[in-house]
Amino acid sequence: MITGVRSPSAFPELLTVFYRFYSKKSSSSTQWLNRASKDPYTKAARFQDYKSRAAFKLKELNKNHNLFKPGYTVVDLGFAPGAWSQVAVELTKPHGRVLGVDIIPANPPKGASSIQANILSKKTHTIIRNFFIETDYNKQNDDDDLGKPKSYIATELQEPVELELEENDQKSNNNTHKNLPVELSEKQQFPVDIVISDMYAPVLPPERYWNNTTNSAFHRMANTSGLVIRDNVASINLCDAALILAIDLLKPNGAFVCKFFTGEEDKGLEKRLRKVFKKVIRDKPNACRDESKECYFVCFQKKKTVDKIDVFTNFHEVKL
Ligand SMILES: C[S@@+](CC[C@H](N)C(=O)[O-])C[C@H]1O[C@@H](n2cnc3c(N)ncnc32)[C@H](O)[C@@H]1O
Repeated sequence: MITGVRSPSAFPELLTVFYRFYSKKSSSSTQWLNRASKDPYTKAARFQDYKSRAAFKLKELNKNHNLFKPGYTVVDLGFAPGAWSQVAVELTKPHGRVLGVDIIPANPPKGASSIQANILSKKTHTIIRNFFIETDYNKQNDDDDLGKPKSYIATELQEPVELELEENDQKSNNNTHKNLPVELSEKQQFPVDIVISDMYAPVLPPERYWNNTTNSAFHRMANTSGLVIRDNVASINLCDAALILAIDLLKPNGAFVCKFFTGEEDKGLEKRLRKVFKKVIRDKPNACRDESKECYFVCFQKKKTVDKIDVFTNFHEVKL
């Protein structure tokens, strides 16, 4: 006898179970599904094989501000699921280099490398710098491995070490690779042409939905809280961490893009950005949802000398 096949009479029963399950879903998730199914950017992303509709935000920012050039080195912070990295790979061909960093596990898209790590940890900044030194070193030494995208998992992922501002921390890199040079050339110190950040603070799902698999980690975690103050402060903290990385790794004249959620704290961030870049513009691409508080700072022409301590003098100006 064949088991596992249900008699036809069982189907109405199954339909009832499905109906009950879906009718119990919160109206907000049903609204989200309805909205996503009608959204032209979601449809276009599916059609053009982008990992998400976010691809169109970066494409629009690039169209408005001419950010990318072939051969550029890009750091994409909060890259998962990978739409921005896909666009960055396209726009920096040939010879471009794209490194995605995210706190959640995700495979980098074709042509990009990735590191799973928390950008709020100083160790992550060192790992990112070492990634570039190492790949440059391999290039000089004709290592066959070069050019092949890689994925790393930072081991201290769960322990963010506070980003401290040391005057000379560019020199204290703690390079661990035995073959790497101790003294860095200027090109090695500032290897990046553009840092892009689409990060927002992940909110853990309620405990009953938690599971430890790596499947769909992005969909489990990437949500804003909906609380304006929390989202604004959390996003500004992430932008500041991205800005510290940009100060440390961006070439003079390099560019920086970061997502933030509008609110009280973004004026302070804008002031800090103006200390680092000659030109700072706010932009909200059409692909952002009208009702969303998300917005982007697009910054150009990193100044040649930047005093990090001065930039962050009012770092802790968060008022709650
Ligand atoms: C809106 S998603 C990015 C979407 C991406 N730009 C794309 O095109 O697919 C925001 C990402 O930021 C990541 N993120 C949030 N906080 C982070 C942190 N402290 N360090 C690294 N990544 C972080 C989240 O895990 C999430 O994947």
